[in-house]
Amino acid sequence: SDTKTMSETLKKCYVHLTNTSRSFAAVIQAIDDVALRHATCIFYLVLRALDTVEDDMTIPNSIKIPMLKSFHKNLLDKNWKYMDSKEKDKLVLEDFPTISYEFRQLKPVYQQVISDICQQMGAGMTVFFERDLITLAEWDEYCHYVAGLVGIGLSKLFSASKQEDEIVGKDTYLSNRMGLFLQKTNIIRDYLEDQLEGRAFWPRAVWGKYASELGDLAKEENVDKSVQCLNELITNALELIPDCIKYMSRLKDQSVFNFCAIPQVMAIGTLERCYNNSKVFKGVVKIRKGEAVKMMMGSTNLEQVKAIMSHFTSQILRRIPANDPTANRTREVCRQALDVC
Ligand SMILES: O=C(O)CO[C@@H](C(=O)O)[C@@H](OCCCCCc1ccc2ccccc2c1)C(=O)NCCCCCc1ccc2ccccc2c1
Ligand SMILES: [Mg+2]
Ligand SMILES: [Mg+2]
Repeated sequence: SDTKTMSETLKKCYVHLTNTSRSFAAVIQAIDDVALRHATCIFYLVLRALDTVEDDMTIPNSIKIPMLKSFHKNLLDKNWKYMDSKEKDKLVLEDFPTISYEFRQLKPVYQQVISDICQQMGAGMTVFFERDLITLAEWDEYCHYVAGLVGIGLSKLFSASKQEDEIVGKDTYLSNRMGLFLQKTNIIRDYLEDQLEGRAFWPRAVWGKYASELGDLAKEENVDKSVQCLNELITNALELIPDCIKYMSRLKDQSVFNFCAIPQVMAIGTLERCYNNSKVFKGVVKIRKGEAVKMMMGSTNLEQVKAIMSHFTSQILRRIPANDPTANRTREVCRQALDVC
C-alpha cells in the first residue's frame, strides 16, 4: 500500500533494510505511524552503515577512528559514500547517498535525534580501540555506545512522533537498559564468530577468572571453565529483565510495543538456549525458527511478554548446576525476574 506513494529513493531504503536485517526489518515495517516508520528505517540504515565500518577488521584503526568520529557529518554530504568495505552489509556504505538523501527529507526533530545518536555512537565505538574491555562497568559502557544509544534515540523518536508519552523519551536509563539486554545477548551468543574475526567483547575481568586467554575458552579441554564463564555473563544479562519489563509497560501504541517486545523475547529465548550450553563455543547457537515465530505471534501485550520471560527464566532456574560458581547469584537474579513477570 505504502509503496505506491513512496519515492524511488525511499523504496531503495526499505530494500536495504530488508537486505541488512533479519531481526528488525519486519518489526520496523510494521510500525503504523508513517513518519515514525520512515524515521526508524533511516535510523537503522544510518547506524548499520556506521556499524559496518566498526565491524570491518580490514580497515586500519588510523583510518577507522577518524572515520567513526566524523561519520555523522556524512549525513549532510550528499555525495559521501565508502567503496572499500569488505563487510556483508557494504551496500549501505556504497549507496549511502540514497540513505543520506532520505535522512535530509525527515522532519528536523527526527534528523536531530538520529544525528546526535550517530555522533555519540561513532565516538563511543572508538573508546575501546584505545583500551581493552575489562570490567563489567566497561561492558555496560560499550553496550551503551552500540545499543543503549539506539534505545535512547528510538525512545525519543517514539515520543517526538506522539505515538508514546513524553516519559518514554525522557527516561534514558530504561531505554539504555533495553539496548543493553539485546547487545549483551548478541555478544554472549556470538563468542566464536567474533573470536574467529578477531573481535573481543567479553569483559576480561570475568573471562580472566576462567582462562588466561579469551581464545582458550574455545578449547575442548577447558569446556567446564568456559561454560562457567558463559553462565556468569548470562546471569549479568538476566539482571536487566525487570527494567526491560518496566520500559515496555509504558508503551501504548501496539506497533511500537511489538517492535520493542519481539527482539526482547527473542533475546531471552537465546539466553536460555545458551545457558550452560558448551555449543556456544563451537558455533552460533540460534533459537529454532518455529519457536521464534510462536513467540513473535504471542508478544503483542505485556502479559504475554511476562509469560515468555518467566517461562525461559524458569527453564534456566531449574537447570543451574549445583557446583556452578555463579549458582547462588543466578538463582537470585532469576527470582527477581520472576517477581516482576
Ligand atoms: O553486524 C551485525 O549484524 C550485528 O551488529 C552488532 C554488532 O556489531 O555488535 C550490533 O550493532 C550495533 C550497532 C548498530 C545498531 C544498529 C541498530 C539496530 C537495531 C535498530 C532498530 C531500530 C532502529 C535502529 C537500529 C539500529 C547489533 O546490531 N546489535 C543488535 C542489538 C542492538 C539493538 C539496539 C536496539 C534495537 C531495538 C530497540 C528497541 C527498544 C529499545 C532499545 C532497542 C535497542
Ligand atoms: Mg559492531
Ligand atoms: Mg555488527
